Amino acid sequence: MLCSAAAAARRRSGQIRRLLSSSAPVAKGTPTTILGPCIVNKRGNDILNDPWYNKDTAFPLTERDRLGLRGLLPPRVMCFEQQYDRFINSYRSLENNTRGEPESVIALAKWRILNRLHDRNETLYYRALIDNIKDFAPIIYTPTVGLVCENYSGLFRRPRGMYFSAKDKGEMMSMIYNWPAKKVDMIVVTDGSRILGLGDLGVQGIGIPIGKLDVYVAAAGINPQRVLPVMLDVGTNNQKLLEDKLYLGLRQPRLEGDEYLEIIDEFMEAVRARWPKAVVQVCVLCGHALSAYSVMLVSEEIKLQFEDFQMKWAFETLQRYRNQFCMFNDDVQGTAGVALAGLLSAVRAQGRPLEDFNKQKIVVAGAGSAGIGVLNMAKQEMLRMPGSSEEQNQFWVLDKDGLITKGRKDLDPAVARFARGHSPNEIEGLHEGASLVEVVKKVKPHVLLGLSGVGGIFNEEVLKAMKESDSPRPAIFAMSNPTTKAECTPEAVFKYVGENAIFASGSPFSNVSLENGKTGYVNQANNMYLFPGIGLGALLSGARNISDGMLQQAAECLAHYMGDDEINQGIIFPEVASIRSITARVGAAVVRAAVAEDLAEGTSAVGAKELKSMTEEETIDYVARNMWFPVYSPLVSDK
Ligand SMILES: NC(=O)c1ccc[n+]([C@@H]2O[C@H](COP(=O)([O-])OP(=O)(O)OC[C@H]3O[C@@H](n4cnc5c(N)ncnc54)[C@H](O)[C@@H]3O)[C@@H](O)[C@H]2O)c1
Ligand SMILES: O=C(O)C[C@H](O)C(=O)O
Ligand SMILES: [Mg+2]
Repeated sequence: MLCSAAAAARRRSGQIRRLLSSSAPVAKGTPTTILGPCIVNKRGNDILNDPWYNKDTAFPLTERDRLGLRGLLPPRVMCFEQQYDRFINSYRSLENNTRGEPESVIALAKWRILNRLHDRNETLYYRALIDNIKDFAPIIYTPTVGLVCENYSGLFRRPRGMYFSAKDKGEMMSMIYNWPAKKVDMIVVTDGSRILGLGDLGVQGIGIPIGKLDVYVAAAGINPQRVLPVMLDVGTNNQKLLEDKLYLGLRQPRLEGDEYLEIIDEFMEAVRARWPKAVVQVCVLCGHALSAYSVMLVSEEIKLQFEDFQMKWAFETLQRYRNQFCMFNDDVQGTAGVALAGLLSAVRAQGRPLEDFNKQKIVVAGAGSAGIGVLNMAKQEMLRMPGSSEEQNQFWVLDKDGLITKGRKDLDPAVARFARGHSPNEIEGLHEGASLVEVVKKVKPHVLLGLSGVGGIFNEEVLKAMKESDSPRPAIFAMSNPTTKAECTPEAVFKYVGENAIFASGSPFSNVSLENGKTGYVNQANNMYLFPGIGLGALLSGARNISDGMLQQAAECLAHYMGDDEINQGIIFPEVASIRSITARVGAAVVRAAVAEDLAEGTSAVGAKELKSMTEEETIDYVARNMWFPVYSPLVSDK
C-alpha cells in the first residue's frame, strides 16, 4: 500500500536501499536472503503487547482478521511511513515545547518518549534510531543514559534485560532459562560499580547495557531479538542509594573477593549452559519477523561485552574469562582502540608520518581501567614503529595523586611500565605527585588525554600551558563521560590553546564558531565507534576468543577511515551519522584479523574456508549484508 506521505517515504526508502547497498553483488559465500512470511503463534492483545511483533495501526486487514486483532485497533490502516512521520513530528514538537527548560528535564523527556516507543514497537523504534542516530544517540546512550541510570529506580516502569543478584546464588543455571529468546548473539553485562564517571550506581547501572545494545542494533545491525542486557547486582557501596527508599537493588555492601567472583563465575557458566555451541543451529525460518532484507545470523558462540566494572574487576575478569569465552571489556579494550585511532590521527594532523608516533609526548590524566587500556595499546603500537624500545617512555601518567613515578609507594603493577624516572630520585625535573599543570608546563606534550572521570581538570592554566606544546596541532582529548565529567569544554580549548588545537571528547559537544569565522571542530572520541564492529566481527568470524590482533586491526581501521583533508581540518573521527558504514568496515577488519590468526571458525552459514577466500571488499560487503534492518514483515502466511 502506498501512503499519502509518499514523497518523503519514497526518499527514505531510497536512502535505506542505498544504505543496505542491496544493488551490490552478493559476496561469494554470503548466506542467501531469507524471504517469506514468518508465522506468529500469538493472537490478539498478546501480539499488540509484544513490541517485537506489534505494528500498532499498521496491521493490514488480513492480519487483523487472522490474528484476532479486529476491533482491538482503530479501523484505519496506517502505513509504516505515516507512523514514522507521526513519531518524528511528536518528537520534534516535544523539542519545541520544552525549549527553555533545564537540559536535564528536556533530555529525560526525550528519553521517555523514545523508551515508550521501544517498549511498544521495536521495528518503528529501531528504524527511527537508525535514521536519526546523530540526534538520538545522545538520548539513548551517552550522556543522557547517565542521567537515566542516576534516576533509574524512580524512572522504572517495565523491566528490560536480566538481573542476577547475589541472592540468586545457586539459582542462575535455571534462571537463565527464564529469558524468552531461544537465541542470543550479544550480551552486555555490568555490575554497576563504575557507571561512566558517575561511580557506583548499583542495580541502576542496567541502563548502560541497554544503551550499549541499542547502539549494537543501530550501528552493527545485531538483531534486537537476540540481545541481552545483564545486571549483576552484588550490592552497592553507594550510601545514598542504600538509604534511598525507592532503590531497586540489593541493600547490602558490594561483595568482594571470592564471594564476588563466585557470582560472576556462576553467571558465566549459566550463559554457557544455555547457549553452548552445539545448541545453536542454522535456523531458516523461526518465529520472529525477519525483515525482507535481513539475513539470518547464525551465532556459534555467545559474545559478551563487559561494561563499566570498577578497575580491579575489569582487569581481573578480563584475564579470567578472555581465553574461555568470546568476550571483551569495552572500557579497557574498546576505549583503547578509539583513543589509539585518535592519537594516530593527531600525528597525521601535524603533517608527520605515522612512524613518528613513537616521538609523540603524551600526558594521560587517569590511570584507571580506561587509561591503562589506552596506555597498553598505544605502547604496543609504538613498539611496532622503527627504532622503538620497551625502555623508551613517551608517557606521563597522572592519577588522583598526581604524576606517577617509580618513587610511588605501592606502585600498581599495571601502571609500573609507564611510571616516570629511571630511579626514584631521577625524574626529569618533575617529582612524584607533580600536578597536571606542572607536568604540562615541563613536558610540552603533543597530546593531553583525559580519562579521569573528573570534570574540568583541564582548566585555563593547563590549557594555556598546552598552547606551548611542541606540536603545531596540540591535541586535547577530554574523554571522560558524561558531559559534566569532561575534563574541559571545546570552547575553552579553542580559546586558550588556539584554533590549531585538535579536540575530541567522550560525550557529544557542538562545534565552536571561532572569532575569525572559522569552525573549531569537535570530535567524539567514544568507544561506540569500535565496540559494535568488534562484536559483529567476532560474531561473523565465529572466533572463539577476541584476540589483541583483532582489536588492533579494529583500531587501525578506524584510524585510517578519515581522509587527509578532514584530518587537516581537525576532523579526526567520523560523523556519528555514518556509524553503520564505519561498523561494517571495523567488523570486516575484525573478521579478517581472526582469519589471519586462524581464529575464525566461521558460522554454520559461512565457513572458515569461505571467509578465508573473501577479499577485503567482499568481507565488508558480507558484514554489511548481515546487518539486521527494521521493516514490518508479514505475520501470516498468504499461502
Ligand atoms: N570516551 C570513551 O569512550 C570512554 C571509555 C571508557 C571510559 N571513559 C570515561 O573515562 C573515565 C574513567 O574511566 P575508568 O574506567 O578509567 O575509571 P577508573 O575509576 O578506573 O579510573 C579513574 C582514574 O582517574 C584518576 N583520577 C581521579 N582524579 C584525577 C585527577 N584529578 N587527575 C588525574 N587523574 C585522576 C584515578 O586515580 C583513576 O586512576 C570515566 O568518566 C568514563 O566514563 C570514556
Ligand atoms: O559509555 C560510554 O559512553 C563510553 C564508555 O564506555 C564509558 O564508560 O564512558
Ligand atoms: Mg563504559
